[in-house]
Amino acid sequence: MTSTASPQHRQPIIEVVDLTVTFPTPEGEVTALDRVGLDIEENEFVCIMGPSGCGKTTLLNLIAGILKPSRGHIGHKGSPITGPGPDRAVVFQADAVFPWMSVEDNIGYSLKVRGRPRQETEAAVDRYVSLVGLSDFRKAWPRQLSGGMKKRVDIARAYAADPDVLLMDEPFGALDIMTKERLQEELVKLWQLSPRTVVFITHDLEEALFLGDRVILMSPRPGRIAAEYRPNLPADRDMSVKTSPEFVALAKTLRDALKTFH
Ligand SMILES: Nc1ncnc2c1ncn2[C@@H]1O[C@H](COP(=O)(O)OP(=O)(O)OP(=O)(O)O)[C@@H](O)[C@H]1O
Repeated sequence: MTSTASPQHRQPIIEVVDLTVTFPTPEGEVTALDRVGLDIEENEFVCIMGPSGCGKTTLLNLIAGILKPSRGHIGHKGSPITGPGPDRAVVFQADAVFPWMSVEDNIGYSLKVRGRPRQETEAAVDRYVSLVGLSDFRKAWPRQLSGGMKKRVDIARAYAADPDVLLMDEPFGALDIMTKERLQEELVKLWQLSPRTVVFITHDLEEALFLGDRVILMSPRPGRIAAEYRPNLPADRDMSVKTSPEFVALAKTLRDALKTFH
């Protein structure tokens, strides 16, 4: 169940080499990430966990291109990441749904601003409104939606932009447990129907193990990669897998590893 390296024969879509990030603060320099190395393969679902302040969001922001490394290299498809781009979409914990736009206009927004043909935008909206189960709500306004439905709009909008990397920073962190687990199941299905490279940050170790092909555990600041786990769950999994002996054992391993940081 546990492994340490990606297969060598595949070209990573995201390549992180010896990456260090420091921030100047009034108290002196803070090292957020320290010589991090990581390869992410195309269409891999990678979850990143670790104690608060270990640099998870910093790493995501580097992949998004909104932050630059102090030292080291970060690349996407063989080229250095020098800024944000439509090939890498971000979903945050807070809803980014525009309240003045209907569900369908929210989902098609990024294609519209990029001047994509109307037919292409409509086809993407049709596909993703249906894949996230909001077909009956496509004309609805965000104020008519629950928190979980708004999150589905967020995810559909990120997907509709057709990025090859989806960056998710605790997207389900503010949802109640029932909604959260339903969205976890839906995200696994969506990812199988519409494969993408996903980098997903979470504080919830069961969420990480349920969703990820690979779960990366980072050490406390300065963040380094402490361990990697491959849950290897069945593709058609649902919440019941969380009570299987294999899952419970792996969750214990991860919980014990996290405890060593306290
Ligand atoms: N712009 C900044 N200026 C100074 N320090 C920063 C800045 N951004 C992040 N840091 C520091 O870098 C470290 C890593 O921050 P980051 O937000 O990446 O951690 P995190 O693992 O995502 O935390 P959390 O789980 O609490 O969201 C923290 O100690 C944070 O205070």
